[in-house]
Amino acid sequence: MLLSSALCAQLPEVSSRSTTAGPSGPKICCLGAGYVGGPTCAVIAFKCPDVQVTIVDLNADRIAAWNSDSLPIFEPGLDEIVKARRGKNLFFSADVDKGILEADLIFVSVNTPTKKTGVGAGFAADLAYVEAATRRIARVATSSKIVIEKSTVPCRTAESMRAILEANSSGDIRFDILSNPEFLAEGTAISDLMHPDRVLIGSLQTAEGRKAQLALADVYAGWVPREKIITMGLWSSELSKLAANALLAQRISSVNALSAICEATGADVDEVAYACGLDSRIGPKFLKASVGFGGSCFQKDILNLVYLSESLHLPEVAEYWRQVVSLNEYQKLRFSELVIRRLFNTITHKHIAVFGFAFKKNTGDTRESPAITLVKHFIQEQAFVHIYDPKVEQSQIEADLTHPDVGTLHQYKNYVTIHTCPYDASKAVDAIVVMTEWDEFQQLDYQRVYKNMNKPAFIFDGRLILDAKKLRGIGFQVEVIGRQA
Ligand SMILES: NC(=O)C1=CN([C@@H]2O[C@H](COP(=O)(O)OP(=O)(O)OC[C@H]3O[C@@H](n4cnc5c(N)ncnc54)[C@H](O)[C@@H]3O)[C@@H](O)[C@H]2O)C=CC1
Ligand SMILES: O=C(O)[C@H]1O[C@H](OP(=O)(O)OP(=O)(O)OC[C@H]2O[C@@H](n3ccc(=O)[nH]c3=O)[C@H](O)[C@@H]2O)[C@H](O)[C@@H](O)[C@@H]1O
Repeated sequence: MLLSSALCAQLPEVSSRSTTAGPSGPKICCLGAGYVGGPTCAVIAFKCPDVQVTIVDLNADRIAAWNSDSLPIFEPGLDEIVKARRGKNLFFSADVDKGILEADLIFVSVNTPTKKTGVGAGFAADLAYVEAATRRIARVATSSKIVIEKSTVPCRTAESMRAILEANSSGDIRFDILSNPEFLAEGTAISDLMHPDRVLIGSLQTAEGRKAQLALADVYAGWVPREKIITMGLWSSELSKLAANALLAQRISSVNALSAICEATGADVDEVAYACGLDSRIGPKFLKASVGFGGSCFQKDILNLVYLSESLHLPEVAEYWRQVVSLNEYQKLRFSELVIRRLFNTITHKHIAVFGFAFKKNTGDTRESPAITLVKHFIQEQAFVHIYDPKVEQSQIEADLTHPDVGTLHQYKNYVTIHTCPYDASKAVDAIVVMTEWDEFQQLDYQRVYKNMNKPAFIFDGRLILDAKKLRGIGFQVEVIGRQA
């Protein structure tokens, strides 16, 4: 994948600032080499050649992939950034303790999934990884550290981290805790990190807290204008992250709710979103109706907010946010029922091509992808499903569809075929269902696709990316979210 011209323009400039003498600025360690820790710290290393950045992880295979030619995550522009700085001031290591020992600033960027069992199961964030990482810092550190909460966490998590660190610190070692939530979106992570709308740094409002805040702000100031680096209290910073994701997801559920009204009335959801988005108070972004939002965070973070509201005895508030997730489930179900209804009320033993398995374009990530839910429904109806996605590995699709919540290996083998070409995937199928808005789906030769499909040939556009008029001209039966057939 090539860097966009805007990103490319920055490569020589930064490289020329690098010195052969080695970094002389602060040392950073990041616990967690995932979708956030990897790109975020790679960009810090890229933009601040004086800072030594070491990204560590308990998962040695993931670290090996970061050190190889084939990075463990796909993100436009990431390859070039990593390859420009790796071995110079950017290091990936499975030696977590060494990373902690050497660092001045430590990012905690570990996973915070929804709890599966115990108190708060299904809603609360599982903070076991954050706590384990914090305890490890406390155990290993022999000098003072600034510990930065990068993971998305419930409000007041920093207080627990501080309690653990302080209880385990000795002598003159001190730990300062900062909250520095990440707002990058997958697929655009590098450009989001290069040009953030804002960088948020929360701290205790003490002299030491402000000093730590400034030390981190100085790192970001390597490329982010100072006026975009916002400082505030710890709890506001933690809550702002959950709030931002909840507000974004709420917009999608709102437009998806409108899409159902559009289908019933003859209005067109794209036109309605366009008209509303022109109001400067509403704005045009994040108003694209879809088959439902996916990704590892929206649902998890809203459920986290629901749990927080319930814990605070605010049931009406909890119910308000819960509705955003319920509507999303409804939208996914509505779409899969539409497919069944239009295919003459049965898809048993019919062949259906699923175009796209990632939760959005330009990523290979499938976490909470609506495609998983849809394929699960199709398998339950005993349809034969042919999946094509340009970036998701076959092993990932298999893992997602054989997860105990979704299906068995037996069902997977009987009903699912993975293809490496969209034309093969759509050969002799009754319907195509577009689940991810990959650009290439707009450029396919649909005459060729149509010729090879069973007739009548259906296309269900869950992303509103195809030219429905043109497809109808070819002979397809076309169904689009938020529009009447
Ligand atoms: N994925 C995204 O786009 C965004 C995620 N976030 C938040 O960032 C956090 C991390 O998310 P992802 O990077 O997507 O997760 P991830 O699952 O891709 O990566 C987390 C990594 O942390 C490692 N890890 C766990 N415990 C560790 C420990 N004690 N020491 C060292 N490594 C450890 C795991 O092995 C894993 O590789 C989550 O809280 C998430 O909500 C925030 C903004 C965007
Ligand atoms: O905390 C996080 O993990 C991140 O969550 C989202 O980022 P991400 O999930 O990577 O991707 P988005 O672009 O937000 O898309 C999320 C889902 O909503 C869907 N979506 C998005 C926008 C839209 O208008 N309509 C719509 O259906 C996407 O297709 C996708 O399934 C937020 O946009 C980031 O700011 C945040 O940092």
